Amino acid sequence: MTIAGTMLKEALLIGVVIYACSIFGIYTAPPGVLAAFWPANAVLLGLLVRRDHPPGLAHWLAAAAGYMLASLYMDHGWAKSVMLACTNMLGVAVGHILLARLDEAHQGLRHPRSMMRFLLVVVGASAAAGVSGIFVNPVLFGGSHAYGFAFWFCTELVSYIAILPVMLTLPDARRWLKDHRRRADWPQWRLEYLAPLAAFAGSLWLGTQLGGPGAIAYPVPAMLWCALSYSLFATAGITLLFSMWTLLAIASGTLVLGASVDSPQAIMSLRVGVTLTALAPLTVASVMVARNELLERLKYAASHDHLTQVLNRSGFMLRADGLLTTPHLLRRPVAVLMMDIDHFKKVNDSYGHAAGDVVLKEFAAIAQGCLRAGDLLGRLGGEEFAVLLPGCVPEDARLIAQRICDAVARHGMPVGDGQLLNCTVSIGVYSEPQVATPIETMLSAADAALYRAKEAGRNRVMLS
Ligand SMILES: Nc1nc2c(ncn2[C@@H]2O[C@H](COP(=O)(O)OP(=O)(O)OP(=O)(O)O)[C@@H](O)[C@H]2O)c(=O)[nH]1
Repeated sequence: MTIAGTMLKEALLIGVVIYACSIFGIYTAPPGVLAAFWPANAVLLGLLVRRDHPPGLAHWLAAAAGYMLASLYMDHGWAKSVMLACTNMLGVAVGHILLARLDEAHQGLRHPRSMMRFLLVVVGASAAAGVSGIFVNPVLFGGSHAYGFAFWFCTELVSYIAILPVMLTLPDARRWLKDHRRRADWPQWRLEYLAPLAAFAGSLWLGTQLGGPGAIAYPVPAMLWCALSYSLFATAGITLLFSMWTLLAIASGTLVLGASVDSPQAIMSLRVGVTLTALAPLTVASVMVARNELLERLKYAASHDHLTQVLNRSGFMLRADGLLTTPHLLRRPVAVLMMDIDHFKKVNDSYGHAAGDVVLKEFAAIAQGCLRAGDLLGRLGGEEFAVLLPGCVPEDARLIAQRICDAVARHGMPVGDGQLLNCTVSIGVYSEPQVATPIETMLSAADAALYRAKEAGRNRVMLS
């Protein structure tokens, strides 16, 4: 599809979504007053920020059309519809300017301080809508300027805090499916993973049974547990559920606070208070994401060779040990290869250490290209590499080793100044009909075969 076609499709989608959200908001409003829950602006801001490129005029026009059509459909008249649409768009535009200034990690709420920045953004966006409310409220609803600001500000703040985190952390569907299809632990999903969610539901129910002003905060510990256990997106969904449920349960009398919440000030204070409560679990979830990403990076750095990006010695040994004790591999054949680039010292001496590094990287890439997805390749040190071939019969192991040997000999290694150097590799192979020996012993046997390959003139495969 052309760029213009994609833009048009996106703009159309935005228009339809904003129309639907506006109709929903209008239907939840008591007659003659402004909607108390208005999801359209938070949804629009989320949609615009999640795009890869800044929104164009078509996106803004489509959103404006969505607001206008919904308002006209509800018989608001042209003047009122234009004023309301302008107020909505102003808040979203300010929110977009502020949110676009944050880096990607903060936009995705994946940094310990993200929620603080998020709060500043939504306060800014809500204040912009509030300023518009100062002018619009007396004209449309006959209320005061101050009430216009306060009402618009609070309504916007509540919906931004409740909805926007869900929009910002919504996983990319294609990437999510790819990750979860690959995940080895997917079938081991257990019932106890539901415990934090059950505690959350239980605490909501307990609140309805015990009542009183403190009942609002009963779900906080369960939400913190959810934040420590689930993804950021799931936590955002749970906090949205909490805000919606609490406000609806109070309005319908299911949750009895025991204090009168009937003045406009008290209602606004309650709505803002409930939504602000959700910031604590969201902050914990953001800290968890940052911590988990850091742990992943550290784990990768500790188990991989920084030059070739294949496993380092300890990473290889650990993964090999794990593989060799996997129940379904226990009765299957296994093979290991020990590989050593021939006369590598000469490469360093003749072309320099940097050229030697390039040869190591190229070699690792060639070897990796000759292996299957389940095989392990590691750099044990210097110019010495090892491969573990689970489920591989001796003849196949020899063929794979020969394939690597031939591929290396064929490949011209770029060693600078446009020069291509033909390197060779010697490989020792050790195989077992079924897993019986520890990885260290298998590597020693393959190493002995490698030594014989070097002795026999290099650039060859030798079986142990
Ligand atoms: N460029 C570069 N060289 C390295 C690295 N690690 C080890 N070396 C070099 O690798 C060379 C290994 O040389 P030797 O063990 O003597 O073996 P060789 O020259 O390959 O000879 P044979 O193995 O007998 O064919 C040494 O010169 C090390 O300095 C590295 O990370 N980068």
